[in-house]
Order: sequence, then structure tokens, then C-alpha cells
Amino acid sequence: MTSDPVSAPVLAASAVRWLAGRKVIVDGVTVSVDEGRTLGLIGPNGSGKSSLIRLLAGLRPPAAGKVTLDGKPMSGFARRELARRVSVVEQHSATEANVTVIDVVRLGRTPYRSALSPWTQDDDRIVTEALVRVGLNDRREQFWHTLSGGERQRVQLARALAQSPSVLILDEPTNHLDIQHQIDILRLVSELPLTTVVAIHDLNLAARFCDVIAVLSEGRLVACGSPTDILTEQMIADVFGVEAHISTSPHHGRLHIQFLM
Ligand SMILES: Nc1ncnc2c1ncn2[C@@H]1O[C@H](COP(=O)(O)OP(=O)(O)OP(=O)(O)O)[C@@H](O)[C@H]1O
Repeated sequence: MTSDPVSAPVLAASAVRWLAGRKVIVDGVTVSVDEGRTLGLIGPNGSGKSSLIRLLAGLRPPAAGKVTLDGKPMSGFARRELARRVSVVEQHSATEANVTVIDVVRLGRTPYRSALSPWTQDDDRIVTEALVRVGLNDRREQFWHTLSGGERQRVQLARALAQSPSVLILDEPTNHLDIQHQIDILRLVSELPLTTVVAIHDLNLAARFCDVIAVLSEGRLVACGSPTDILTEQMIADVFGVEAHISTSPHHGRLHIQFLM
């Protein structure tokens, strides 16, 4: 008897736990994301989204449980190898003063360079492509400190794309963006052939652009599945404490959540 091979998820956290001092911040969370899919992390402020993101990105080890990339423990990857595979844009990415947009995006190529490998035309092409994708190629010479919050977020995304990752992890990538750029960036991210994890507050955008949604509350995973299975009026009342009406949009066929205030 033959059966289809079962493919392992690209990125998976299994019963991960993380503590700040003695306080449990991430409490036994199991989530995974398959190749090319977009996993959205939602949950109230302080529910542990950023903390889980740092574990999934390999930026810190879990106190218990494990994170795997292509089925291999994250802890087994060398720093440089991990940086070639996984790009992260955190909520407040620090960047030095007196650098230009293109300087920041070029940093994305760091994992591919060494003292013996000069900057190549390929590096230039990849950096330009990333700038074009986020709509900032004409700002490449502008100084970082003169950019708006939303422009900085788009530059950080371009830096992450220039890393040519297979996994992209984004912590609230749209929180400074106007509505057009929110939609543009999430559409771009969801259409890229990358495996993506995105922490996001806007439930309508999560419904529209994520394939799978994981809901966190007080550090625990309370639900995980397709947007239609997960985003229910009951879940929104239980987890966010807000009454909502959910319908299917006649325009794009995805869920439309209205908050009843
Ligand atoms: N290093 C730390 N030391 C102490 N407490 C921490 C630390 N990191 C996170 N926390 C706490 O853990 C909880 C979860 O924080 P986290 O930033 O992961 O939540 P979040 O869901 O991303 O929140 P938000 O939606 O507000 O960005 C918060 O109560 C936060 O204060």
C-alpha cells in the first residue's frame, strides 16, 4: 500500500514555555506553519505574541519544549545559517543614526558575506528588488532618522526580504502604516513564496491575509485553525471582551468583522 508522504511543517513550536523571572509568559504553546503558508498570531496586548515570535525566530531558547526548522531543532543551527533561512522584523528594530535607507537594506545581505567575499551585482539586484517591493526604491539615499514610522517599517521589511529567507517572521508589521500600505504590505507578504509568521492586531486583516490563525491569551494557545473556524463571535467575546458581528464579505469572500460598540 502506498501513501502520500507527510511533509513536516517548515517551522514548528512544540509545547514551548518561556518565563521572565518567575512569571510564565509563554505557556506550553504548540503551533506550526507549512511551507508557503502565512500563520497569523492574534491576542490581546500582553498575551505573549512578541515573546512567542522571539522563540519561533530562534532569538531566544525556550525554557521547555522545542522549536524546529525543517524538522531540525533550532538550537542546532549555526547563527549564520539561521540568518540565511529566517528573517525577523521585530516591533522596534533599532537602527543606528546617520545611515541611509539603502545602508539598512544592505544589512540583509550580511549572512551571505565574509571578509573574502566582496559585494556582488547579485547583492545589488536583491537589495534593489527588496526596495522596489516595499515601494521605497526612490528613497534609497534618504537618511533613516528622517523617515516616518511607516517608512521605517517598510525599510525593515525590505532589509528582511534582502536576507532572501525561506521563513519571514514579522511582529506587527502594519502598526504604523496607513490603510493602503497595510493592505499592500500584507498582500505582498501573503503572496511571497515564503513561510510567514505575523503577529497582527487587526482581525479583519488577519482574516483576509492569513491561512492559519493562532489565538493567544495570557501566554496560552486558546485556538488555532483557519480564519473561518477560529474567528467567531464567541472567541472574540471570550478573548478580547468585545461583542462582534461576523459576516462573509461579498467583495473579497473573506470574513468581515464588525465590532458592536
Ligand atoms: N523581558 C521581560 N521581562 C518581564 N516581563 C516581560 C518580558 N518580556 C515580556 N514580558 C511580559 O510578558 C507579557 C507578554 O508580552 P509580549 O510582548 O509577548 O505580549 P504581546 O502579546 O506581544 O503584547 P502587545 O500586543 O502589547 O505587543 C507582558 O505582560 C510583558 O510585560
